Amino acid sequence: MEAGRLIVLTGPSGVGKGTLLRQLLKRHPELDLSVSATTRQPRPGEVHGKHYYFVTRDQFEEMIIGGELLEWAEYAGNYYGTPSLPVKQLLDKGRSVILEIELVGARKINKTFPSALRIFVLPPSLDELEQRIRLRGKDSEEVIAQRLSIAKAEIEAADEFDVTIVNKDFKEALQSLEAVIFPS
Ligand SMILES: Nc1ncnc2c1ncn2[C@@H]1O[C@H](COP(=O)(O)OP(=O)(O)OP(=O)(O)O)[C@@H](O)[C@H]1O
Ligand SMILES: Nc1nc2c(ncn2[C@@H]2O[C@H](COP(=O)(O)O)[C@@H](O)[C@H]2O)c(=O)[nH]1
Repeated sequence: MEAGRLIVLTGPSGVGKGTLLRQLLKRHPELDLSVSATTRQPRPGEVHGKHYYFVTRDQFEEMIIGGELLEWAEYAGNYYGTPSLPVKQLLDKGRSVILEIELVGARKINKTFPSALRIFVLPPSLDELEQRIRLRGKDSEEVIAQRLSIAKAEIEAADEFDVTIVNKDFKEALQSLEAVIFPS
């Protein structure tokens, strides 16, 4: 059986990656989304094992030492990483797997999985990005400032990726994402 495809979706926090992916997965149940591990505190409504595996710093560091992560990064004061085993098992079964990850982790995947399809989602502007993070209403002022500062550097790296999609009009961005993953 042919191995499945690994797809990396990156872009600054608040650009709409998660919202785009939720819609994409509804339309394409043949795609799987990797569930990451993080040391961040759960937001209201987030479920362990569905949105993330919420772990302590000690547990995360054990995962690093044990070689259990395909990639990991420290982002805005917390660890985030992709557990290897489920991704490898799905790819071996011929499934396509999407990683929704930040820039440092995405760069690691560029090196370890050069055949991965790498997509960068851009905001229409930094002002719009800030508005989206604020309207989402999940982050403190301190966290918003941190995320916006990281976003500026991330956006500069967009050219490193195979495809860039500007998420201005949501429907259009979703169509572009679909067209990139399922070219006709
Ligand atoms: N095209 C769009 N126009 C306006 N608002 C949007 C658009 N796309 C997404 N949003 C809104 O922007 C907010 C942030 O989106 P989302 O949480 O999906 O971002 P994200 O990139 O996954 O962030 P993070 O990386 O922090 O998880 C949400 O409230 C979402 O509804
Ligand atoms: N390198 C990785 N980055 C990840 C992973 N899972 C999520 N993320 C990214 O972290 C930021 C912040 O996420 P949030 O849920 O706290 O808003 C965002 O850019 C995610 O895409 C991962 O496994 N590895």
